[in-house]
Amino acid sequence: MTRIGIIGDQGAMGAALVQAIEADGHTLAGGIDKGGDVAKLADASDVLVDFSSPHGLEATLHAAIGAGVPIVVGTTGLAERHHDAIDAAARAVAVLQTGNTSLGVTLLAHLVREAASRLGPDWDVEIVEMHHRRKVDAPSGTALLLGEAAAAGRGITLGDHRESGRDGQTGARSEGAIGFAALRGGTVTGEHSVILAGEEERLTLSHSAENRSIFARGAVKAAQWLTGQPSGRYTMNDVLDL
Ligand SMILES: NC(=O)C1=CN([C@@H]2O[C@H](COP(=O)(O)OP(=O)(O)OC[C@H]3O[C@@H](n4cnc5c(N)ncnc54)[C@H](OP(=O)(O)O)[C@@H]3O)[C@@H](O)[C@H]2O)C=CC1
Ligand SMILES: O=C(O)C1=N[C@H](C(=O)O)C[C@H](O)C1
Repeated sequence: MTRIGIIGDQGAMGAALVQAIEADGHTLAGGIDKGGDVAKLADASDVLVDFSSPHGLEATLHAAIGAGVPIVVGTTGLAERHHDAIDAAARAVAVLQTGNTSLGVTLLAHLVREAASRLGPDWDVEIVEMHHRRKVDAPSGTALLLGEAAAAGRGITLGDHRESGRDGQTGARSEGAIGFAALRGGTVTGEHSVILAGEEERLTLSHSAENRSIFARGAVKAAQWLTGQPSGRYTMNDVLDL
């Protein structure tokens, strides 16, 4: 039985995680929200799972290192400095960071990489996502993960080819761009489509999340897997062996 500590336990994902931890026969070590004592939680846990906000991430990673416990980072909206902090933490403990812990999206990323690679640069890649009205970051972590997969298939860097938030006189589409469009509204759990648009044909690869339990189950599986791993930075590919 793994003792799992939740960062962001009062949130939507926090509630789904509590259920998934119990359903999988693990122990809830405790949970904190904004202002909670993350060092105390880390000391009481075998592994931490963070679905909160990027603002507290550095302090959370610091606590994980201090307690010597691994951590799953599911929080999205991460900036470069957060990824740098994750890389630094991964030198001391096992850290798994992903924009989506579901099995379906992890497999979708493989399909996107393969499609982008085989179809080649003449096929334009556009990624469309929709989420509930409360979501605070865009593009979603999943959309960025899928964009990274397309870029890897093309042998390019997403950072150099990312095009988001088109509005007004944008000019023609940049050659080789990977485009992002984010829709927000209602209670949508998470919809992602990767459109590969070629001459007179289009291929669309999509994933629909019906509820948050898919993310929670994946996160709990990742947390359990992570407790046996040496320090390093991991992804869901490592957990699911895809
Ligand atoms: N990787 C994945 O598979 C998935 C990732 N996510 C990501 O997880 C995150 C949370 O999503 P969701 O549960 O829907 O969001 P919610 O807003 O419902 O929950 C977030 C919770 O975290 C709390 N919180 C904010 N800052 C901190 C902090 N510094 N320390 C501890 N707790 C904090 C919030 O408290 P307060 O309300 O007081 O601010 C809130 O209770 C988002 O970044 C989302 O994109 C979501 C689903 C799947
Ligand atoms: O905020 C959410 O709700 C979700 N966030 C993740 C993301 O940014 O991709 C995963 C999922 O789509 C739900």
